[in-house]
Amino acid sequence: MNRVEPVLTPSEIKQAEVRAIAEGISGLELMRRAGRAVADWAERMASKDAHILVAAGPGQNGGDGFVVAALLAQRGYRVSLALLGQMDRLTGDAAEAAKDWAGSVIPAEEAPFHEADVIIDALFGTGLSRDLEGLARRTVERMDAAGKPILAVDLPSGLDGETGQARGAVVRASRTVTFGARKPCHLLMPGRSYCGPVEVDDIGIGSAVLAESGRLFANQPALWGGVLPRPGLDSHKYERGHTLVASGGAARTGAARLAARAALRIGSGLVTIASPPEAIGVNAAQLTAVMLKGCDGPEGLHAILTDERFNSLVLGPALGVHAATRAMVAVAVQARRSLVLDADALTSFEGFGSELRQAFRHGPTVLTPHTGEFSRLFKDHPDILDPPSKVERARRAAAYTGAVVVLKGPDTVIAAPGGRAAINENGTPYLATAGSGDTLCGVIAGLMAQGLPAFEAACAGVWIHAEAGASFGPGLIAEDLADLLPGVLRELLR
Ligand SMILES: NC(=O)C1=CN([C@@H]2O[C@H](COP(=O)(O)OP(=O)(O)OC[C@H]3O[C@@H](n4cnc5c(N)ncnc54)[C@H](O)[C@@H]3O)[C@@H](O)[C@H]2O)[C@@H](O)CC1
Ligand SMILES: Nc1ncnc2c1ncn2[C@@H]1O[C@H](COP(=O)(O)OP(=O)(O)O)[C@@H](O)[C@H]1O
Ligand SMILES: [K+]
Repeated sequence: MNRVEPVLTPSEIKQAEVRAIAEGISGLELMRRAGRAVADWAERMASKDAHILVAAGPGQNGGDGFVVAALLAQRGYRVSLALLGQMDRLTGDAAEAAKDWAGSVIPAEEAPFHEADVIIDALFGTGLSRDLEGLARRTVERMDAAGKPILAVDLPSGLDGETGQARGAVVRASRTVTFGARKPCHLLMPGRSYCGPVEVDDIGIGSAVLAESGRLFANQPALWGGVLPRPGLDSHKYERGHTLVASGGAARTGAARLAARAALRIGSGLVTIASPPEAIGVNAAQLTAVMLKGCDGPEGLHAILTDERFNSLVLGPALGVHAATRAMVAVAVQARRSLVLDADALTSFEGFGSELRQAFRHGPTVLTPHTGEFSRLFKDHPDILDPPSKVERARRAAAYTGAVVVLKGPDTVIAAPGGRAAINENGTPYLATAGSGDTLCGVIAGLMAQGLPAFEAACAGVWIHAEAGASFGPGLIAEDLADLLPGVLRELLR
């Protein structure tokens, strides 16, 4: 994909529809287009003699279901339709669309899910507003338990469109057809795991979608590929930046070397490890292109940073959880270099949450917590930890600290203090391996060393790191990652 892909929340997509309607298309026409898109996909899932069962809900998602049922019947399929709710309670475009359906309407409690070859799930879409209970919940559970291929209309019923969380029960779809743009639930976990492949049909609201977008994106090369560093013919190494990575003590040096090697591979012109005196021997024995400098705590770091050429720093991996680590962070912040803080540099601030308020607003800073580090860091901030949406949690943390926040996991969210955010989806569970996060720090810092702004560096770094991991797959260890970066870069820079 070479266009930036906006991701719209349920309320944003509603606004986009309103905008499209104001521009001249009727709501009913949008629903008919949505239904047609789903019917086209259903045809790819069903043989000509298939029995297709449409489960329609009480709102406009159900309206789409009526359109699908009528179209598939017209196209010669054996179609039945079960309705959760009453025909005479349907409203708006759904009430109109239901008139297209001439067949009988089965009450949801009698829906013959086991007899269907393909099920169209049109129970609930973006309008799900509370946990499923009673008949609604039982219907979702029965549909799911039937073990038939399910094509979800807009999103699998029971998923919260904004958060990707299941609300009581949720359908596991074989495929999902959504309209205008993907919603957060299609990318965030666990939602993504319920959707199957997600198809986006424009239904004629593309320009309205773009007008409503601007805050949340799928993390793809289109978002940052244009600013990826490309050395010029006459570039010299100092123009490509100098990354400094702080090492832990003699028994904890590996994390820094992983980050350093990744920074070098991603293109930082020079990379130096700042090592405690007692660990210099261990580090020296294992470094070649990466350089080494002695660094005794915060004072040592301060002294090194008098050399302005160190323009990007990694602090945290295996640095130790203590006051000296906090002091090193303070030195780095004062020095106003690009900064990536991870692991121990984050955990050292546990319980010092208020110190972090806008602490990083002066320079480009990226925080890369996994869920555990995030919870520890903001343990006294329910306003940051409590929102059910991972995007919102990351955004609030970014606004609070003034840093770009990379909230890691299978659905890593990158958020900037101003609210811009992206969700990553090209990873692999094989990245869940010791040292993988250290490598990510190095990639991001190495990109910032080459001049990328913090948000773009974080987004690009997360994607490239994930792509490298996915390209290797089973058996991946963190040592592999840096050497997989050139292959990913080569493709990106082609
Ligand atoms: N013209 C339109 O209105 C269009 C609507 N579209 C479809 O409309 C959907 C959104 O429609 P709605 O906003 O009506 O929302 P939904 O149809 O997703 O759900 C709302 C309905 O479900 C009920 N409900 C919500 N939570 C419930 C719960 N926990 N238990 C039981 N009932 C519950 C509500 O009372 C309401 O009747 C989209 O997902 C999309 O599929 C698309 O076809 C595009 C055009
Ligand atoms: N199931 C998963 N799918 C995709 N990526 C994952 C998964 N689990 C972890 N990752 C990624 O692996 C990396 C792990 O980082 P982290 O937890 O800091 O590991 P470590 O501290 O061992 O270096 C992060 O980039 C994270 O997004
Ligand atoms: K649905």
